[in-house]
Amino acid sequence: MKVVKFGGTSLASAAQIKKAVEIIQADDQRQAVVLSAPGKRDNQDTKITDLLINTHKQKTAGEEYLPTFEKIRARFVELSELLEVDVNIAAELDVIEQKITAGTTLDFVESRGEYLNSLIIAKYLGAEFVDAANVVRLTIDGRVDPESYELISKQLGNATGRFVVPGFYGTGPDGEIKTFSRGGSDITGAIVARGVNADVYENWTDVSGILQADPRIVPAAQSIPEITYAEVRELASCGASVFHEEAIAPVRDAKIPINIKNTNSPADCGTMIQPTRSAEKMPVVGVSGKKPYRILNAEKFMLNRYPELPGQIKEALTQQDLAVEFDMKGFDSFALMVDSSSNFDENAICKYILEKTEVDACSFGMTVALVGIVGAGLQSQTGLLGRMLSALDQAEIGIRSISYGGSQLTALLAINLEDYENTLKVLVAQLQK
Ligand SMILES: Nc1ncnc2c1ncn2[C@@H]1O[C@H](COP(=O)(O)OP(=O)(O)O)[C@@H](O)[C@H]1O
Ligand SMILES: N[C@@H](CC(=O)OP(=O)(O)O)C(=O)O
Repeated sequence: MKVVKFGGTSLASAAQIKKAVEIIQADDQRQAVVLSAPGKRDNQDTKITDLLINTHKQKTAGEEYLPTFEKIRARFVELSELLEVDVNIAAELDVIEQKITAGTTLDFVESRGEYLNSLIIAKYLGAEFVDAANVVRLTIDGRVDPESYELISKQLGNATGRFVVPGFYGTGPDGEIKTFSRGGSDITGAIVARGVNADVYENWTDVSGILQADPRIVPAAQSIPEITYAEVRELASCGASVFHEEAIAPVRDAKIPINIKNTNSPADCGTMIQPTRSAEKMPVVGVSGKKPYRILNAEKFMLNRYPELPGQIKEALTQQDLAVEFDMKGFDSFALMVDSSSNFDENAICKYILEKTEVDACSFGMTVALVGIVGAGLQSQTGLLGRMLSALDQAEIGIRSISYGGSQLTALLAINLEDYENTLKVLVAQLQK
């Protein structure tokens, strides 16, 4: 059996849905179908999931929320009409509206895009609709509960017909609807693939695989033909958003390959994600990045006598809702990269750290972007990283710090914020040489 997951980009309009359905019907093995909510039809458009989140936000803030809900209603009514399916979508939408008015949870509201889209498309396909609430379980902190694999295996492992499971949500420990983090339909696809022990997990999107870099920043980036689970994890955690970083674990353990494919160009091979690959021909697979980060410098005389100190500071930052990406240790000082995508009062944070930990001094330095160069051959091929760094040097891009991390698969660079895009372009040009 093959599991196929279609993302919101592939299901944004009736025309896109028809393309997805054609792909599903072209192969009888494409039996398990996992679907996202309709995404953006063009750059000006809003994803259904974002409209649902806004509706809930407006309702909670005591603002007018029905006009936003009407936009959602209009899109689903139009979809069901254009696809000519016999689903009482108006009644489904009325129930959701009543629940929103009664003050239901954000998780319930934001999950309804996947639910409604799957109801409509299952009908269009003539497939069974399987509510994710019955087969997908999440832990209290929104992660995969392995019980899901058994539920899916029991209920769907021997299915003979085609079935559709909405992505992104399941049931939490309290029996209520709970969602994964954004982009979480990739995780549902992986759980279903693991549960039915799929031959392959096909993940259909709007690009022909994982590219060497984000194509919105580096239009020249090419598709990566083969990549390992570990390399995808590294690329995703450094910022590549094409495949959710938590969607690897369920399939990796069962060694199920993932094929990232393009709904708009189905004949392209896309990217095959698998347990191993030969790194000789392509030592580095790609680059990805995140921004902005502030460098937090902390000092402690004889730091090696206080091994618990970096952990204590990370804990203090977490208490203040700040995420730490990575750290670098010196002899009497160390630095942490702190996510600064939302504003914070740096003096108050430093004061808090000085109170809660034993550091001698603490201050915030410059704002940087982090760029990961990822590949299994990065460290084994002599001179490779040196050539990439020297290309950056020639482009007058200064490197603020560099670290290999623990995995040996990634070199993580901190660079000036304004050099971010150029850095990705220069590195991809090097990969293509
Ligand atoms: N390294 C990368 N390779 C491919 N796509 C990437 C990469 N980094 C970012 N992207 C972006 O990810 C988008 C696909 O992800 P997403 O919008 O979540 O798709 P879907 O709705 O199909 O799940 C692409 O259109 C592309 O702009
Ligand atoms: N619709 C949800 C879940 C998801 O996975 O969507 P997509 O497959 O379009 O990234 C979101 O927008 O986060």
